Amino acid sequence: MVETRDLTFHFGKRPILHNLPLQVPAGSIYGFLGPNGAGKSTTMRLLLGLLQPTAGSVYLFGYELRRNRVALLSRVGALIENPSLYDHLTGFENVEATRRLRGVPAHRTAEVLEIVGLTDAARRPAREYSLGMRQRLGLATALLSDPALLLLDEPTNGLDPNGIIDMRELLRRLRDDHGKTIIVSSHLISEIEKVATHVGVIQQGRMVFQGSLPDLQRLQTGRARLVLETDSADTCRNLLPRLLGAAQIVGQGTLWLPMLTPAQTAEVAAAVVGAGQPLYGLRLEQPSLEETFLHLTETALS
Ligand SMILES: Nc1ncnc2c1ncn2[C@@H]1O[C@H](COP(=O)(O)OP(=O)(O)OP(=O)(O)O)[C@@H](O)[C@H]1O
Repeated sequence: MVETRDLTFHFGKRPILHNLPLQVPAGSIYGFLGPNGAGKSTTMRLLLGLLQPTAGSVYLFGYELRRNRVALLSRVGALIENPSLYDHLTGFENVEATRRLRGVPAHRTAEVLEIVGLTDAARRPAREYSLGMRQRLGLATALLSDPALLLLDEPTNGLDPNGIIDMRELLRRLRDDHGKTIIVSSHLISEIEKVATHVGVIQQGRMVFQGSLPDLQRLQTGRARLVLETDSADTCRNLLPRLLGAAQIVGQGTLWLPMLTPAQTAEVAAAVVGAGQPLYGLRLEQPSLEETFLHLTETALS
């Protein structure tokens, strides 16, 4: 649905994006993740033709954006910053104003307000809307022409937990009930992991991970470790160089070992006790998705 080939962008002489290979399958919710300043907004602007690539190209629906700009962008809806609303107008009037400008059929206004869950609030002035409602109103406007693809840049930024949940539910419905493909950026994996089907992680303008959510979870499982608690991690490791030589000391009495088979785990337990050292605990620990994400972005930095 969206593909970029060697997408590169410089602001003046400053390189911002390096050979970005975005692959967004049709029907996916693609979580586009990266810390602040990684280049997410710049990528979104390139996908929308608001910036021109320094090198490389953008393909939407299988066609190159540069050659088919108007036709392709007519099938894309976007929310790339806080929506600019007329505060003195109602929610309905705000959507209606854009609908007329774009020449979209009149029945769409009520439909898009219904989709984003603002039917009941539609007669209230926008100045009374919470930030979450304002975002949803912006999204309603983006949905007017029934685009197949939605680009949402940090739509949950600044929202309270309820607002985040509402937005997540809305994204899920847009995909499941309305068949949209959605690219949604965030700097927090926790806001994305419950809803994304695919994930791309960028760091300093480079893609450091791209794949399905299960791919990311497998990466997380691969980083599972065995945590051994004793009195002196140092002594234990010195006494058992064959078994614990590769272990990482992470505290006075704590060692991390790579994942072992059950038989190897039992061998470690017996050896520690056999060497006269106390064994307070031996447990498997799975790093959180958050930790895996941080690891990805930190690895890319070093
Ligand atoms: N108009 C501009 N002129 C020069 N540099 C810019 C401009 N806009 C953004 N940048 C730089 O480009 C880099 C990427 O910015 P971008 O806004 O794409 O990141 P981001 O991942 O969206 O982060 P954030 O979540 O903070 O918006 C940053 O280093 C930023 O300073």
